[in-house]
Amino acid sequence: MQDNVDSLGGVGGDRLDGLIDGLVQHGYAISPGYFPLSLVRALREEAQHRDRQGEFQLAGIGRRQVHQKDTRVRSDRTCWLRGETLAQCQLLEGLESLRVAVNRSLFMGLFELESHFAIYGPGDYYQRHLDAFNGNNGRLLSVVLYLNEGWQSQWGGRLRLWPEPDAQGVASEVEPRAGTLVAFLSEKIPHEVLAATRERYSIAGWFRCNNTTADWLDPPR
Ligand SMILES: O=C(O)CCC(=O)C(=O)O
Ligand SMILES: [Fe+2]
Repeated sequence: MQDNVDSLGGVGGDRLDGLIDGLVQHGYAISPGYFPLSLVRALREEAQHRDRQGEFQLAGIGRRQVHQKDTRVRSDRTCWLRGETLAQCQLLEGLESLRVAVNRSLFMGLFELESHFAIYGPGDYYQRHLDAFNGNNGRLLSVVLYLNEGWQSQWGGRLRLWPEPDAQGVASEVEPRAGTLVAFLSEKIPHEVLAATRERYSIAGWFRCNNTTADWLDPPR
């Protein structure tokens, strides 16, 4: 299996343009080296530290619904980002630039970001799913940043992407290598996390629209 087969992102100042082109053409974009290794390393160390402190929880499915802990669908564990550390702030700043650029180019109306660290232990997976359907949770654009230095292909753990909701044929597979950022349309691109033989660290985030109205407050997590 090829690694990051259709890598759509560029480097340096072209990163954002490459990402936006990918979203327009395919509904997803894969950008290796999007964030510098020093930042990625700090984020992974933070995740490991928080995990040792017991801050991770078995991931739930669905937002503000009955919080199912259904290991048949996913078996990773997660910890929400709240901008508490310098590394988180630097990441959130980078993602804010992405939000502004995407809104400017694509008029997506991305309003706010919710994001968490995720750890998939050996054998953990997340079955094929969409991050949003019928606007159920306001998620418009999903982003995933991988934190795994020295990742080897044979360890598995790839993210598999399909081109549209009912598609049978896989569009792309991405190895979870440190610094790679994947972005995709939350309602359009089904995806799956394949099991790995090593611990797999990532940060997943979702840009949401503004769902707050006069009679319904809808804050981020
Ligand atoms: O870690 C990944 O590659 C994707 C995670 C994911 O699909 C999710 O958390 O919704
Ligand atoms: Fe997902």
